[in-house]
Amino acid sequence: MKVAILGTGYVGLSTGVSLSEIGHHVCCIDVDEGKISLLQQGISPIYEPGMEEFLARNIAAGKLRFTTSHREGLAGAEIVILAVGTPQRDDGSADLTYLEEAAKDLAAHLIQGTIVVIKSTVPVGTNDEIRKIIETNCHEDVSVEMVANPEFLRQGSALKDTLEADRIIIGSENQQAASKVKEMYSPLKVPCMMTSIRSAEMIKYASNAFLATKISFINAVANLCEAVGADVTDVAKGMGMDKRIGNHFLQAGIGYGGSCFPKDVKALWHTTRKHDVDFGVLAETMRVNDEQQVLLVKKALKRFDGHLSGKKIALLGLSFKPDTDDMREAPSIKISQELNKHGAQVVAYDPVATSNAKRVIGEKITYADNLLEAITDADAVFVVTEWQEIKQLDIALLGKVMKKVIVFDGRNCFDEEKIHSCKNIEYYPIGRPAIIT
Ligand SMILES: NC(=O)c1ccc[n+]([C@@H]2O[C@H](COP(=O)([O-])OP(=O)(O)OC[C@H]3O[C@@H](n4cnc5c(N)ncnc54)[C@H](O)[C@@H]3O)[C@@H](O)[C@H]2O)c1
Ligand SMILES: O=c1ccn([C@@H]2O[C@H](COP(=O)(O)OP(=O)(O)O[C@H]3O[C@H](CO)[C@@H](O)[C@H](O)[C@H]3O)[C@@H](O)[C@H]2O)c(=O)[nH]1
Repeated sequence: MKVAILGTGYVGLSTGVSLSEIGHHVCCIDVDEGKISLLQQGISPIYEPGMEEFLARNIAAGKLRFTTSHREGLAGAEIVILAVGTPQRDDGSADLTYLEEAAKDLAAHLIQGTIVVIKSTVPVGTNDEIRKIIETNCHEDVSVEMVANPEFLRQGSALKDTLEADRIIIGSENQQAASKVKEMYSPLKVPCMMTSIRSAEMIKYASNAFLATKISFINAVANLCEAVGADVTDVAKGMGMDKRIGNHFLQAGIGYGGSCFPKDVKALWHTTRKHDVDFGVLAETMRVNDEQQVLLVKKALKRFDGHLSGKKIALLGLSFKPDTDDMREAPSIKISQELNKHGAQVVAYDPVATSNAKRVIGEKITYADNLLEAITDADAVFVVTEWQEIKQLDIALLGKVMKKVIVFDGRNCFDEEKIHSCKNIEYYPIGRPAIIT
């Protein structure tokens, strides 16, 4: 099939690569000339393990192309996928400006029979609104068939998640259009669920909000574990052994971040307000998360008797999770701000996100070139992102380069047995008893 994709962010790019990998002819279109120029050379503008090998293979096979020209990219496409960003407005609602622009861009080139698929995360009712925009702007002989097809990939494992998805949701009121989209995905051998457009739009928000709530729930349990002397990792393991609960997304830490959970929970909350539906659980999910993001600072303030002024704090990890350079809503942003407020001297290290972090956090903190530089002479270490390199940090090394080894582990990523075997360590994990040797 000939497929065109508008947007080459995580979703557009992963979808484009995956669809070409299974034999379709894909053209990805973006308004960002810099991104397209890199992609045409096989260079991925995002950090995603494995992406460049997939790009090289499919570009060389002539199945994957990139362009800034909507006319060129849309020519002959049987299916057009919209995968542009839907960021958050100040009031928490989803900003659909990019999607509306993309709809106008494609309307001018639409021919009869083309199926328009919205893969971006959009509030219920958006497919109907976009259909109207396209119909207003396309040739009068052309009718539009919409399919809502939300995406569930995670950054850092985007390609695996698209190629080996748990499910594909296909929402349409038009049987033929839905079947064609199902056929496009058929080589993946992933279960497809056919539903209405509105239910498909809702499935995406409900899924993200549920996962975010699961994280806030376990974080609240973690805080209670600290108060009563239980260990949240054992509690989560014991809970997860019940198949009805499941063992995923029960890792306590410093809250969820990223380009999706924070904005999508807020957007769903906004929808509940708009329709006057009581959904207090969402408000609590967001409140717990806000508190959790500054938990390490609170713990450090307690340990240093309320004084962090002049203390050197090593922030290990800056991206919102490992295997991505994405800094959107990363807990490191709030942690840096709080530490700055208390006069601490922050030195941060991240294996790949430093240049993005400089743009987001700025020069209020210092950026180390390597782990050793960050921890040397530090008064305390904050583990913020559980990169492999950080998880493998030799605890004994800390004793050699730090004034006194004080670690606040926001991701519970160090082996407690090893910590017990070292002398003069103060180790403060999340939801587990502190270890002081
Ligand atoms: N990032 C994720 O992990 C993820 C996962 C599932 C769903 N989503 C959702 O998918 C959507 C896209 O997310 P993303 O992270 O890939 O976005 P992104 O912001 O990283 O990328 C969007 C791209 O669209 C391009 N664009 C904007 N207007 C355009 C136009 N008129 N024509 C062509 N290109 C245009 C931008 O230049 C940009 O490169 C969002 O709705 C998001 O919520 C994201
Ligand atoms: O047990 C857990 C699991 C995750 N997190 C945090 O939650 C955030 C999000 O993690 P993850 O879900 O792995 O990353 P995303 O790439 O943001 O993916 C989410 O958001 C995407 C965009 O909508 C969806 O497509 C995915 O299904 C959904 O998992 C990160 O800050 C993680 O550190 C935890 O604190 N504890």
